[in-house]
Amino acid sequence: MNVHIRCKGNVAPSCGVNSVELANKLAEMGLQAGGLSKRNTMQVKEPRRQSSERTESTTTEVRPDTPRLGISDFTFLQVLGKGSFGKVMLAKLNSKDHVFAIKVLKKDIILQDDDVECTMTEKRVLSLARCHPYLTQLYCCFQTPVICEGMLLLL
Ligand SMILES: Nc1ncnc2c1ncn2[C@@H]1O[C@H](COP(=O)(O)OP(=O)(O)OP(=O)(O)O)[C@@H](O)[C@H]1O
Repeated sequence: MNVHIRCKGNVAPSCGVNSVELANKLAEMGLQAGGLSKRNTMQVKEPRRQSSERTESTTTEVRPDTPRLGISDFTFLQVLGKGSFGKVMLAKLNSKDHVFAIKVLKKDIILQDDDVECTMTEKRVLSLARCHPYLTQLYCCFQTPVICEGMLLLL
């Protein structure tokens, strides 16, 4: 279960899921809780590290022609919404006419709330969610040394 530390006390341990029913359904599908059968295994590429001091970015789909993106590659246009750790901003990629939603997470707030693991889990889930009908696609992540971590999401 992936919830903010401070919300844990308000959420049922199973998150409302009937674990017996879930185990039965998984068994019907040839799956086991905690693991996926071979036919459903997804391959996750390890993010590449960048030596740049300015920003560090990781793209979910690593292609040789994929440019490294950082905060200076975008023009921030407006706030789309606010979450527990920061804002989601509408931003335009300067080199193209594409706009994205960028989730800007404040590192100090994440550390203060002890939510690093929860944040990294959200990132991993979204990077696996390419073409999922109900989840936004994560294109890339980057961070600045001090200010923020940005998650580039499909708008
Ligand atoms: N891809 C997106 N496109 C447009 N607006 C978005 C997008 N992602 C988030 N938003 C807006 O930003 C708000 C905050 O999103 P965010 O993911 O930070 O927080 P949350 O999921 O609501 O809560 P939490 O911070 O607890 O995860 C959302 O409620 C929504 O209004």
